[in-house]
Amino acid sequence: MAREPFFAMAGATTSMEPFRHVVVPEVLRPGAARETLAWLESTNLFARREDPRRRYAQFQIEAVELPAEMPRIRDVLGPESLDDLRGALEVLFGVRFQRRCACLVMRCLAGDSMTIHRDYHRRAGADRYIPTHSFLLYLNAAWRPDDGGELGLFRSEDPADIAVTVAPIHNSGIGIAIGPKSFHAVSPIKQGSRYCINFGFITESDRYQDA
Ligand SMILES: O=C(O)CCC(=O)C(=O)O
Ligand SMILES: [Fe+2]
Repeated sequence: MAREPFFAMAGATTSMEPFRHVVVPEVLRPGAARETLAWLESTNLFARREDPRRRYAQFQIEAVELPAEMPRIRDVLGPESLDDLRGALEVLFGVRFQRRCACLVMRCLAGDSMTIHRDYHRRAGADRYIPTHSFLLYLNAAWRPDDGGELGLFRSEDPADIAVTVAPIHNSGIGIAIGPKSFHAVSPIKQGSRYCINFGFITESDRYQDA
């Protein structure tokens, strides 16, 4: 019998406004989303970054031991499952990706935010992993509009140029084609916690899709 992927990637819509992105209302199967969130709520792996422009705590999945007492997490975030995610994103973006994926887990608490940035860097001679596409998975079962922490997509570096607002609704996600125009930011978190897993992929050609 065929394996059913943990990444359901259901109901996706693509948009070019203000830059290429894909909104996915249901990313994981519900049980997998619940269990992954339970892990993030119970782990002590998070470490704070000291960057006033991007305030949050984080850890890199490749750098930690996935929890032995939660064996499903190893499957949900394991190589086969990430292949499923990559395949789904290849279809949605219409590009091919290299197999490697960098997974950064982020937690924002009250007062945290990210100012407008692009994640766009020169590729030539890069000595670190610089994704051309990011897929952000939100895990926040208790999120309410009053809690803040919305992702904004902007037409420029000017906060007044906001084009799209994305609520970090539990088990939804957004894929972003990074490029010269991929301005985005996270509005301040007012209360509660906001979990996001950032999956970074690089095109097979090692080029940005919209450069
Ligand atoms: O958490 C988010 O919604 C955005 C994260 C982000 O922009 C980043 O990690 O570069
Ligand atoms: Fe970003």
